Amino acid sequence: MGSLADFQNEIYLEGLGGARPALPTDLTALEELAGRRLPAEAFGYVAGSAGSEATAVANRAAFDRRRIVPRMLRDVSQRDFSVEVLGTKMPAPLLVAPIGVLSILHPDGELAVARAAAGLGVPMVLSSAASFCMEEVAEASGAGSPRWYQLYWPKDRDLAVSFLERAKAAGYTALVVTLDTFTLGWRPRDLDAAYLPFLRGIGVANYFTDPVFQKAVGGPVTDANRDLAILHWVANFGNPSLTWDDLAFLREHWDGPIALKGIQHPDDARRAVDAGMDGVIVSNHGGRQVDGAVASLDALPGVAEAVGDQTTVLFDSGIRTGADIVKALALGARAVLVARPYAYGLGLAGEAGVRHVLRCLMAELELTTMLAGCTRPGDLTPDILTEA
Ligand SMILES: Cc1cc2nc3c(=O)[nH]c(=O)nc-3n(C[C@H](O)[C@H](O)[C@H](O)COP(=O)(O)O)c2cc1C
Ligand SMILES: O=C(O)C(=O)c1ccccc1
Repeated sequence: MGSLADFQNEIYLEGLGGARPALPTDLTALEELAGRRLPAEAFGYVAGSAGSEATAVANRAAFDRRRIVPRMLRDVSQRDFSVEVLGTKMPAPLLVAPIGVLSILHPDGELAVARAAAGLGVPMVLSSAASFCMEEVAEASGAGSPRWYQLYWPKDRDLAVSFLERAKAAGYTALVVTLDTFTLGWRPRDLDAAYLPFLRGIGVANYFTDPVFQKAVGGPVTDANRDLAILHWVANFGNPSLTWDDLAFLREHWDGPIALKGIQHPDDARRAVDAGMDGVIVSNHGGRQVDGAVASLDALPGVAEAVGDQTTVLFDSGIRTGADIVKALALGARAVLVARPYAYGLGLAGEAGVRHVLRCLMAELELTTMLAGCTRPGDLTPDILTEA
């Protein structure tokens, strides 16, 4: 396999022939471009966060407060960024985060994301709230492509079990259980636009195709029972009464690795370990749930210290550059999930846009790591960072 940074050479060489990249390589500029080009409601849904959006801002500020201290003359000619996480091999410590309702950004939605990720060997975590069902996405990603399933744990236990059985049958090897979104946070951008895709029947494909769900709404979803089906979805989507004791149920019905997404407190991380979970994802959902919550990167060191030697610690919320990945790995993450940037790539250029975003992040990760004097993810430890 070539190096992750080959993308950089390709861009310069194509420049000699007069071609510039179709999309910005600075993913913050990519977001601004998406803001100008995409439909306002869809962009607002993706870009928006909870309340005053202070936590979304804090997520970024926490990266800015930490700086890498490069080391010189350390022979960085041989590098290896591949890692194995929860039984899945990947070319870089990077996964595609679960994002629901992607067809609001591009008609190919999750299918385009699956193809782009599979082409690069990057694992995709498919959302429960996808606009295409898990079997269709598995087919688009192709045999042998790494894929995990993200569960929004519904009230109806039979529906949860059905999701797990379908995910297993469709080749999803690890389960991500998102705990921080049993109900949507207070999101002024969506409220002011009176916009929720699900109420329009977008992002409910896994539910509408499910036999247990269909039984509850009197058969396959047609125009006749569609409104009922949407109401049933709303009533069943999340379960605020869940407690740590309920995790035993998941362990019973899923025999692969399980990671809990939305962990911010070291004690919750310890409880995850006690409940036999294989991983925790330090995440605040990109600031979309609790406004005023701690920045996810600030929560990472405490969680890593508490459970880093007992379970797999992953991270998301605020990753925009390869240098951000270096910082998150240095603070104890084994791998990171990229989210909003690939959604903007999808909206701007479909599969090619997602591919562009993943290649930018992987190239910059390799270049930043080697220029800092390191050659592999395991070299990235807290001592390569300083507070700004
Ligand atoms: C539009 C949108 C939809 C999302 N949908 C889901 C989802 O279905 N399941 C889930 O676990 N997380 C979901 N997330 C959260 C992401 O997986 C991730 O935690 C978050 O976006 C990270 O923040 P960042 O994008 O600012 O880096 C969603 C995020 C966005 C922006
Ligand atoms: O919008 C979100 O952040 C999200 O996670 C979600 C929740 C429900 C359905 C789809 C996505």
